[in-house]
Amino acid sequence: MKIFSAQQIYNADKFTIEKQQITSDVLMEQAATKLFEWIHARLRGTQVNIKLFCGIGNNGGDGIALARLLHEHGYSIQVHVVNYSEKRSKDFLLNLERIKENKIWPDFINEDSDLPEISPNDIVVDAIFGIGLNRTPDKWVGRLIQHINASQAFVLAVDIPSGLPMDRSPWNTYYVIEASYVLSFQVPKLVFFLPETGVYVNQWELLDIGLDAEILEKTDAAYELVGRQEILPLYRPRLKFSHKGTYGHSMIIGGSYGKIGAVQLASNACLTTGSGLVTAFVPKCGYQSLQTSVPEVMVLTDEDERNISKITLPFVPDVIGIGMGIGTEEKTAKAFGNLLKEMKAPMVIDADALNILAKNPKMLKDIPEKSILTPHPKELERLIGAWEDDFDKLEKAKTFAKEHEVILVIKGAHTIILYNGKGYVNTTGNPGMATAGSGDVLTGIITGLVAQGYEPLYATIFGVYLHGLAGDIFASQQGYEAVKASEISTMIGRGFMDILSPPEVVEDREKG
Ligand SMILES: NC(=O)C1=CN([C@@H]2O[C@H](COP(=O)(O)OP(=O)(O)OC[C@H]3O[C@@H](n4cnc5c(N)ncnc54)[C@H](OP(=O)(O)O)[C@@H]3O)[C@@H](O)[C@H]2O)[C@@H](O)CC1
Ligand SMILES: Nc1ncnc2c1ncn2[C@@H]1O[C@H](COP(=O)(O)OP(=O)(O)O)[C@@H](O)[C@H]1O
Ligand SMILES: [K+]
Repeated sequence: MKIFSAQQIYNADKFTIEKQQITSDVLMEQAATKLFEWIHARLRGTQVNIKLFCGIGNNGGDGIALARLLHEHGYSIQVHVVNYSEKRSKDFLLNLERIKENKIWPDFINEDSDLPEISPNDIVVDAIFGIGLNRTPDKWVGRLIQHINASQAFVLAVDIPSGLPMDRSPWNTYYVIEASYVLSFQVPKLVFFLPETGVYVNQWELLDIGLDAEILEKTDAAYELVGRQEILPLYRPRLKFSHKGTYGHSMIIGGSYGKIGAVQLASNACLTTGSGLVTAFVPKCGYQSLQTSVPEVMVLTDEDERNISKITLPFVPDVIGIGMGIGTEEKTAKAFGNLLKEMKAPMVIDADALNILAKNPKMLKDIPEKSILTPHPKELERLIGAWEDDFDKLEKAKTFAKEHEVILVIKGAHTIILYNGKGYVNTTGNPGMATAGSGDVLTGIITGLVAQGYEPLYATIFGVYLHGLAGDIFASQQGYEAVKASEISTMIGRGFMDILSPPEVVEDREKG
């Protein structure tokens, strides 16, 4: 599903109005009706105080129109207009007139007003700012936002939590609504998925307000949200008359004394993802444990006992996954550098292999085109340098990926894949996966998909989704704390089955 910028949303809005020959307030009424239906379906007339805080723009207009619909259906409401500017929007004013006609008298909050009391049992509707926020809220508006956050009431944000800008991190982190639930119009917003801004969005859901399908279709978005719908078409079925050679020979290179488990995790995940053959290349000290723990894996060893020092390949693998537990010894860096020069096919590069690249930037030019780099935030920083905020990070990372013609995977709660100027935002995974070795499993999964013939970008998008899904399935059975990297691998098969199962039995991923 496409993630639009604010400008693209305004364009879609305008296009819809022109094509469908409607006025803008009709769109606002559609939005308010969807908000009302969502609330009404859950409250079913329950008498609870609903306090609507409405700005003076179109987000405020949505809130005012919602207030009218709630009032018409017998709900107990109070409307507070947050009077932060003289420049009231046309549709805000229209809806303000309409509620007055319905004998609803809003309370106007100005700079010097006392703030209204909010009980923890109230429902707060946050319609102060929408996607039009373009500067820091005034101090007194910030105080109101803090007052709402401190109330412990359920806060339902309209479109986006007020105080969150669409294209940067907030100016003041205290001046942002901490939403219990966000009902967002038509398209997901990138800020919902970034670590600095996603924290204001507890749960979110999209409401279809009827923006025209044609404009949604023809707009090129810089980011795409990846759910099951995007994943299913990428799946490559296993063929009846196939054999192990059909599904590729993967090589997993890594490990050092005390860190052979990382190779075990990656190799095992690679096999479980369906790679036809897997050979691991480790220092001598890893031979026995690897042969015992994963019998399906073939093992080659370095001449060095404790570290990788010279990588000699007796055959040309279809794909190499490298870096887990490998360390950054000089001899290892040299061996990796030589391998980069030798290999033409894309590689999956992880962990210390990324740290070696960061220390030896000259090696970057030797990375085979369309290789997949899987840094966690610290490794990313070593590669691309420090960033100012999440948006700056994405821009720097995009530039890096383009310059070196690689697929860059920024791992996190919502892993983002960057390639050729475009971003793919993953929707699976959970905090249980913040545990040692889960990245090694991801490397194994992606390597296994490339081995089977998935095009590198698709292998990455599919692999990141499958990895998170496997973690979600395990966590749903055993809880977050019990997730271990090896347990994620045990659920890879269930993950495939979930992707392939009919849509009605899988979770709706247009919510988060
Ligand atoms: N297509 C859709 O999805 C539809 C969207 N709809 C709704 O419209 C919402 C967007 O509405 P919006 O453009 O009127 O902007 P909104 O966020 O209400 O802000 C109001 C104005 O405040 C100003 N301003 C900015 N920052 C400020 C600050 N710190 N302190 C003070 N003032 C500040 C700034 O104006 P400026 O002063 O810069 O000229 C801004 O324009 C959207 O989120 C959704 O809820 C639906 O109605 C129907 C279809
Ligand atoms: N809070 C979280 N929510 C979802 N996924 C997470 C979370 N924390 C970590 N992960 C996932 O777990 C993996 C961790 O990788 P990494 O940090 O490289 O671990 P390791 O180096 O221990 O193998 C990544 O795929 C990341 O996306
Ligand atoms: K809002």
